[in-house]
Amino acid sequence: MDKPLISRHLVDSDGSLAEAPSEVPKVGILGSGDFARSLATRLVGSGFSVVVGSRNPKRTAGLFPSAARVTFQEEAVGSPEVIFVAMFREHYSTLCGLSDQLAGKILVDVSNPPEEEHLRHQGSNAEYLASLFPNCTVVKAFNVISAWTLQAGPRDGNRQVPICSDQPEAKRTILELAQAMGFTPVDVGSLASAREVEAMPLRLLPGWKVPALLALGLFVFFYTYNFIRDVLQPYLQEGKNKFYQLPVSVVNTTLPCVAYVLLSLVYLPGVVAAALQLRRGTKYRRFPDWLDHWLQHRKQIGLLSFFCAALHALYSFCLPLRRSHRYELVNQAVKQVLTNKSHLWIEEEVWRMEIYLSLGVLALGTLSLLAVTSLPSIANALNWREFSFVQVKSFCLCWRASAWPWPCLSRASTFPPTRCLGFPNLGNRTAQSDARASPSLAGSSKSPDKGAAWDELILVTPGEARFRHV
Ligand SMILES: NC(=O)C1=CN([C@@H]2O[C@H](COP(=O)(O)OP(=O)(O)OC[C@H]3O[C@@H](n4cnc5c(N)ncnc54)[C@H](OP(=O)(O)O)[C@@H]3O)[C@@H](O)[C@H]2O)C=CC1
Ligand SMILES: [Cu+2]
Repeated sequence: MDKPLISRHLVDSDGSLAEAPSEVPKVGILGSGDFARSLATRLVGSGFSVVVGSRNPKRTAGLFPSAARVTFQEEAVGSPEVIFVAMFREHYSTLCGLSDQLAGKILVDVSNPPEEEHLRHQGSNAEYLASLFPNCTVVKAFNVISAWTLQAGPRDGNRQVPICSDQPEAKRTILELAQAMGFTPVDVGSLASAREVEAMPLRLLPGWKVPALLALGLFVFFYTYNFIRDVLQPYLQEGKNKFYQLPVSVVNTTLPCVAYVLLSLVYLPGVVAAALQLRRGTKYRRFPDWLDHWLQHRKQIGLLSFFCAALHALYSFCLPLRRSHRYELVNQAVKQVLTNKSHLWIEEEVWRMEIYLSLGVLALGTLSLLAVTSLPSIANALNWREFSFVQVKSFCLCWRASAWPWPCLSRASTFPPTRCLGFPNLGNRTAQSDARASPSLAGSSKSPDKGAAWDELILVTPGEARFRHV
């Protein structure tokens, strides 16, 4: 471990590979499964010498790239300083016979526990491995990378590799190795973090669960409400059969209700936070947890609101395609002929629909702008002034377009939420999460940072924003 495993020129892959390495760095792999094979392929491709330790090298050798040497476990662990343990936790103890040969080496734990195992065990797999081999240094790494990504190269998948270990020197070696393989290593601290790192691949869209459930709950609620009002009530009171409206019309009436309520749930926590700050007389105190979580979910809630609005637009386009709509048109025409009317034109209705459609398109357009600029890759490309300009200005435009008092295309509803939509600021950083990340930034609205822009925006209620720019 005295000399660095990876020579400098491999790490600084700027094309200056003229200087040949004096010695090709050697890496060992225990196990010959899917992960081991992909890892060997990647390591060989990155200029490492690979030796694989298998219980049955004859059977598995043909599956590895020819540049990798496949041999018995005892032989494989002899010379490399870094050894990947590409096996499952339950087989770690079968390696105990190799303790003496492994002493002083770096063991890289790449394992991912299945969910039930992760819940069952108190500690992490990496800590378990460290307890079995007290004379080795264990580093947790690469578990978030799939065998497929390893083989295909980091271009097509996730690049970040969280790495943790109690030994800084060993950790640095693996950080350099990950970088040499084309990944972006992230130092996540000591081996105590391994449990968290092992939980990462188990997560499924963590920030979206509550907002998605919320949207679903709202959808069910408004769908039931619209069904009772538009379908059930006419059936019970007048015997009219309108059940054909269930798949399109009722859904289309429901979507803007959901979008509108979600939209207000994006604004509401900002207003509550502002009120709380005013009441406390300071912005240097933590918000309660529920409010902080709510503030942090604004982006997801906003994007779901945008999704509902976009679906509403699509459904609205489909309304005239329905067979029921064609029958209605024909029936109306026949009625007109029978009553001897030749020209039907209600000026007010015509104007109402023209303006409604135009504003609907405008609102959806500005809404899309907000949604797009809230995406991290695009938000990062904007400076602070551009970010707040787009977010505040398009929000105001959108709000004005959406709050125009024309009823929705789905006309049937008089419930306020069925008016067309506006959209909020979608930034997802909060004063508090900024304060956590960097205490010096806490509450500062002078700092040229998008978080600070958010600080200001928290205090802009929809009403304020509307009047300021009217
Ligand atoms: N596959 C993937 O995409 C990913 C896998 N991982 C992790 O990598 C590790 C290996 O996964 P993977 O390669 O998919 O699994 P496999 O089942 O394909 O391979 C496991 C390997 O363990 C070796 N082994 C050693 N001792 C035993 C034993 N007593 N019983 C059975 N096998 C033994 C075997 O090699 P041999 O017979 O040659 O000794 C076998 O090939 C796991 O911990 C997994 O969580 C992490 C991220 C992604
Ligand atoms: Cu509408």
